[in-house]
Amino acid sequence: MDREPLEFVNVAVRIKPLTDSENASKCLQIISQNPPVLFLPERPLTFNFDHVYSEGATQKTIFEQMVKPFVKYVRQGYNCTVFANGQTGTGKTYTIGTDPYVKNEEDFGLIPRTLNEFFEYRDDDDSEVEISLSFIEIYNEKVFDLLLNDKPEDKPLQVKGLKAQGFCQERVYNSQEAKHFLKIGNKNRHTAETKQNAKSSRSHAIFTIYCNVKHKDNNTTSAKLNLVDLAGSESIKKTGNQGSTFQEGVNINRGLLSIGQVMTALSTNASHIPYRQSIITSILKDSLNTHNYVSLIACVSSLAEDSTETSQTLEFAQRVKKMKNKPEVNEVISQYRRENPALFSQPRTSGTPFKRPAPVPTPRTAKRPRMLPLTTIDEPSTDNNVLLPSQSHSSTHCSLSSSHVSSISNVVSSVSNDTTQQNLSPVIKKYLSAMESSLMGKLELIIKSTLKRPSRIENSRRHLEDVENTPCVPWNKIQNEVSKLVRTELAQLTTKGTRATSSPIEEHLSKIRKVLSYGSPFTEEVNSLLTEKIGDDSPEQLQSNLQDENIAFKVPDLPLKKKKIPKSKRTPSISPIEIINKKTPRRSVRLSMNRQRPKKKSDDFYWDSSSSPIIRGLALLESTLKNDDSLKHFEHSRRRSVRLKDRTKLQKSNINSNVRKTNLVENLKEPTKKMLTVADTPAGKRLMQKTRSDSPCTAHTREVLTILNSGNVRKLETLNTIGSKTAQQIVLFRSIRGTFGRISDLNTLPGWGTKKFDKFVEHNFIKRELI
Ligand SMILES: Nc1ncnc2c1ncn2[C@@H]1O[C@H](COP(=O)(O)OP(=O)(O)OP(=O)(O)O)[C@@H](O)[C@H]1O
Repeated sequence: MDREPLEFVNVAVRIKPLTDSENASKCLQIISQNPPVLFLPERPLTFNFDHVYSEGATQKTIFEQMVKPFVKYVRQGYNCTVFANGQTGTGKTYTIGTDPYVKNEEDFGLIPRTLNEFFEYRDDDDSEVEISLSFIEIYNEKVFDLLLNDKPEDKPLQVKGLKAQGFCQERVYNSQEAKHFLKIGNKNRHTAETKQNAKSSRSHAIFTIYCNVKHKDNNTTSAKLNLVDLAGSESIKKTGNQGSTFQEGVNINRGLLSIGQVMTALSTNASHIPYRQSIITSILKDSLNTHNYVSLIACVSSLAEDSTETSQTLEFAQRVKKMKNKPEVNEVISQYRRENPALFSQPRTSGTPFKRPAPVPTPRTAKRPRMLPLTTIDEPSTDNNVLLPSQSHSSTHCSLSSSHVSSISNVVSSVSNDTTQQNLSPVIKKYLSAMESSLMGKLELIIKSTLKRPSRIENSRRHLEDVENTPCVPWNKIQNEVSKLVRTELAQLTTKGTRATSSPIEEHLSKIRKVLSYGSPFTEEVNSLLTEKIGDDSPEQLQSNLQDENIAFKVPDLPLKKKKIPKSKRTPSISPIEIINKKTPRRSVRLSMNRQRPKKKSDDFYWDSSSSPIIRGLALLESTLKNDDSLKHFEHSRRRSVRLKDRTKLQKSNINSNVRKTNLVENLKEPTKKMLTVADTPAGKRLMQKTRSDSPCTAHTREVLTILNSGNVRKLETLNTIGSKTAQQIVLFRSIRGTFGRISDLNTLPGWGTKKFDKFVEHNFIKRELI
């Protein structure tokens, strides 16, 4: 039977079972099974992967879903790599199965199962197969051959260029023989007891199965399957390691950091991939690239106390998922080719006998909805391998019906995949996605706050218990709240309309409005979806409906679209964002912000029809930007510098000039920041509440400290004077030394003299008394 083809990049999360002694409070929930979406309530963040394996998942299931198809691909000539990464003690070694002394057959890890599969696999074409193995480890930035019988630690291997030299490659003829070598290698591995794992691997181990296949048509392919057990990331504060284990920890974290950087570069199609930063990345260069099949199993702990490490592992996994691989077959010179070299100096034609093996079936193409920013719990899982929402949390959450969630996520995902957006500049696209995040983020906050009220909880509980298919959240109330919010914010905007071009933010907004007024950036699919939700009233109808309202939207003078769209599919022909002052009603229509449409069904997802999401998004975003204290602070200083640099000249300059770009990007960062800031976490909210009573300067300083303590590399880079290297240094420093008590603790970073620190303070507008 043919197995389901794997995607080029497969990412799974495996949650380690808790032991009896461990505290049962959990930091992870599965909010959806299909697609698998994990939710980390503390952050709060959602993650979308190919598989999420709960505590009860078996080794067999993981092997079948994540590795078994690779055996076929390797025999066809594709390189494949399976990684396990994660915090120390979360089950990487157990999953990869480098330990051959496991007694229960069901506990056998991926390596022994893969070896069995290699020797049991039967091709249709009776090809000749030659299998050999190597087993190496990278310990303290040195490479050791684990298959040497004498003590390998005496003889680290030489690494020339990006390749380790002179390790054994043992030919094996059956799985028993192969497992014998696995035993030898495992015996030679560096392990040590730490606070978090009695037998912690202190190295990255790479078990490689090489497979040379001579196909019936005389072609020879040669490929390999790497099974990599990465050393566990560890917080030295938690492990309490000292002396040599401390140094090991530092090297482990450095190796993992460089793998993370390689993955980031690969997922962003960077021109330079930093393979040379550490030994592990240089050795895995031919596996960590976009020409291989890659499976990553991110092992995590669901313990609340491990939430920081868990979120780091999940973020890493998310980066890997963004890699866009195109596996290539490794063709070796076939017999025919060797015998007829002249033929191969000419371009290949269809009649040439040197053929590529049949392409591997294209992996699943179904679009997976993007991460949902909503705190939802879907129907209970029917799959035993998937973690069910913890009972302890279910009381504090209500669910939207899945139709609601999918409606929102459809809109969001369609918008993000919108092909017409490809015509917009990257900056505008970024703006649109920021706007979308802002809209969804705000909606999420409203939903959460709605759910927090006791009556709503009671209400939703009752719904949960009573009615299976009806929405558990009083959606109409949420809708009203959204509507109210939008109304007030738009009203504010209108009253401030006369000052619409006075700040750089507003300038950008008006530019974007102008771009968008040339046509909706949404696909037809989204347009029809929106039409379905909003209705397709003509502007005139809307105008007559909405005479009494104070907000006016300009109908663009330009035709919305060149392409003709069937009337049924058209969105209201109102420029979604051209908000003008009421006193200059140039072909304007007014929109009611509280116009209610009759509901067809009680459980229908129903947008407030007051305006298109883009209007609401922009309005929300704009008001978010206006209300953001820290932004005001930045804006103030920016304005000052703009004045100094001759503002009029700047305004006339091209939008692509560096200064404008910087301003724009800074502005654009803010809404994304809104989505991701710690301000959205429970701890962050408490902090923000406290902050609100502080002066803006204190609040700003706190915000900077929070970013320093919990921001990832990208987040840290939003601080002035912090580049990518420094950001990585801070992350590493934090994982070793813990968080910063005060901003002045930055002084203790290696290489940070007073001068650099002063520059940081000055450029981030931090008051000296507050550091
Ligand atoms: N899914 C699981 N089922 C049963 N036992 C598990 C599971 N995951 C881990 N364990 C057990 O937890 C312990 C730690 O696991 P393991 O050594 O594989 O962690 P690790 O992530 O490799 O740690 P390190 O990075 O420190 O080497 C082992 O005793 C292992 O048997």
